[in-house]
Amino acid sequence: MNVIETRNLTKYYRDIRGIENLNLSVKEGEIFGFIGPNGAGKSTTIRTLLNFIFPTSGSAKVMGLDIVKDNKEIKKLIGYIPSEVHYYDDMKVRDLFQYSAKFYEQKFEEKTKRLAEIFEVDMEKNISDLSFGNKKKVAIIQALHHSPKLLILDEPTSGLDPLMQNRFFEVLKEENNHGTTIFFSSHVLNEVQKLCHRVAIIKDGKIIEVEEIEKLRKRNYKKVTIELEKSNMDLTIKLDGITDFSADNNLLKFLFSGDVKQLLNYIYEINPQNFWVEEPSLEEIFMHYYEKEEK
Ligand SMILES: Nc1ncnc2c1ncn2[C@@H]1O[C@H](COP(=O)(O)OP(=O)(O)OP(=O)(O)O)[C@@H](O)[C@H]1O
Repeated sequence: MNVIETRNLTKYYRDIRGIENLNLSVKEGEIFGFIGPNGAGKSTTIRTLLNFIFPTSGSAKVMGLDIVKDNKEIKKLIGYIPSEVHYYDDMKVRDLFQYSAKFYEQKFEEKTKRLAEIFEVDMEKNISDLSFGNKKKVAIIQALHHSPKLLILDEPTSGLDPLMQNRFFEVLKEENNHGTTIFFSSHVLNEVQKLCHRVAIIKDGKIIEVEEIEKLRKRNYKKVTIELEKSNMDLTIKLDGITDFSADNNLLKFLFSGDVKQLLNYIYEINPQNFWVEEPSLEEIFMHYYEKEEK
């Protein structure tokens, strides 16, 4: 079953493009990364799914329910972390959790307490006294405390220090092991690759790629660095399968996805002082996609 399914979902803010003909399917039980640069349309997608804004055209279902007609029911079934957290400041953290508990039928005091311990949130503090990161942690606890079937997370790690990011990922893995589907937006691919099963790449309001993380990793790109004896900027490269070429003094760098025998011949011919062939990070492959798309 698809937990999220969008059909040509489109949102224009007057004449400004938010998202355009977005088709996205997130399967039950998966951790799905939604990646793209600033302004690509990630928050627009999420805010449309949650019915904070209305689609211009197209439609979408969350857990089989229509995002516009059935939005009240959907909100009870999901947990959501906004990219920017705003609270009424004049309230203790404990009171906020008690207030939000009223929206649900089940009790979850134990889980709230456990999450507050994991994230080191002092429930006796006033929200106005919390730092940005600590407010974010309060939002994380609010999204998780009722053990929702689906988590929709909009840049959830911004503001968290590395230790808390790790704890957060551990908690997400645990939730996922208990069957929770997770939809997770970020502009940092390296971050989601640790966690996600599949990833969609969004750019200029359109999905340009949906791929399993493992497959993306195995796309067979090599990151090649060649050190020449002296700078040779006139060097022309007669080799198929090269992208992202750069020459800096005596260092040549490129991504390579062609025939490795030709690569070896080429390296031999240019008589290098040294060379390195490495696995690129997903971040590097991802940048390559973007450049390819821009041409
Ligand atoms: N309220 C709004 N009014 C007008 N234009 C908007 C509004 N919100 C978003 N946009 C525009 O829609 C496009 C998509 O923005 P969106 O916030 O969805 O991107 P994003 O991928 O979440 O970016 P970021 O990583 O910066 O949060 C951008 O061009 C943005 O300027």
